[in-house]
Amino acid sequence: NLMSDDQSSLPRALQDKYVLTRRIGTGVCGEVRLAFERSTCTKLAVKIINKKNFQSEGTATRNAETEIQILQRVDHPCLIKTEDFYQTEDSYYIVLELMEGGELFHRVKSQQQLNEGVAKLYFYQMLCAVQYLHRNGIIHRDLKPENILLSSNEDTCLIKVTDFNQSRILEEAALMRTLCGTPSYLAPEVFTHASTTGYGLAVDAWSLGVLLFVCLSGYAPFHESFSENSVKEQIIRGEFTMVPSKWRRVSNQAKDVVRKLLVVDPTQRMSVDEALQHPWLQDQQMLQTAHSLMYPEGEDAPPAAAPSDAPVAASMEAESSTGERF
Ligand SMILES: NC(=O)c1ccc2nc(-c3ccc(Oc4cccc(O)c4)cc3)[nH]c2c1
Repeated sequence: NLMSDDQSSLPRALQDKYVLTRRIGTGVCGEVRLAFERSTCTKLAVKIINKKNFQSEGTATRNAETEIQILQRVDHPCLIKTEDFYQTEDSYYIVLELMEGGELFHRVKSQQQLNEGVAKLYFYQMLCAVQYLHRNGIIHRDLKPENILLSSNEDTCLIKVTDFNQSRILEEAALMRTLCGTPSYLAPEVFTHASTTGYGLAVDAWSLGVLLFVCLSGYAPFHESFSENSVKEQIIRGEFTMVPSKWRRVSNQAKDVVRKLLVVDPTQRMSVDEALQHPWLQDQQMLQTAHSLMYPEGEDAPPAAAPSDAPVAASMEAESSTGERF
């Protein structure tokens, strides 16, 4: 545990400012611990990313650097915020706000399934967070219940998307477009390296479909016990089952959102922008609640979204060119 030699392996500056205690989350890249800031006694989360524990060291460092770059530059009420950052030669330490409600995964598990109004409130916030990322050319690529955090133990609460360790910045997707052009003049490494990218924004829309399915029904759409096909084959075929007993009380509009996101062909899949326009989400009471959670006291709420997708990215692009937050 931390009281043994681990504590001594922590950067001095980190130890001077924070006390790290128990592990509260684990990810593929490392762990998350509960921490207390010595001066204020406020609770925080510290994510520790080991640079070495990956099959190919280069990947770990590059992913972590991308994650840290993204964490320090995004600014949205439904995206986790960094408070501080340290590194040693073998680990990164990212100090993050503590989301007292824990991970969505445990909330859904403990409640069997969420009631539809709560699932809609959470799903709307996830869509806002991912729309912000997509407008800033970021693909999350690892949206799952463990990476959706809740601000409190109340049903009506703010949610935040976390874990950008698998995220990619869109210029790599532009590389994919390059690969669709005439290859005549492209160097061989463009082809070999490309295999690590091959993602578009639509992958996040699919994952949001799986997340909504799990929130509404309490079970995963693709699971080895549902078919003799492997989970991978079920996904490739878009073969999911809505068990009647679990979906009986779910509205047809909610089911329609799930069905339009869990579409195998990414060009036919509903986008995040389109999902935000879906009838199921045109629920004024939910929107009012969500906006009061996201923008308390109405501070810096964005102007009502113009129906035409205004070139938001351009303006943000300009801002970010000065290295400011997006
Ligand atoms: N993967 C990540 O990038 C990441 C980043 C930040 C994270 N914070 C938690 C987390 C937070 C609170 C939890 O319950 C608690 C724990 C202590 C007190 C409390 O009130 C609630 C459980 C997990 N999990 C995280 C994962």
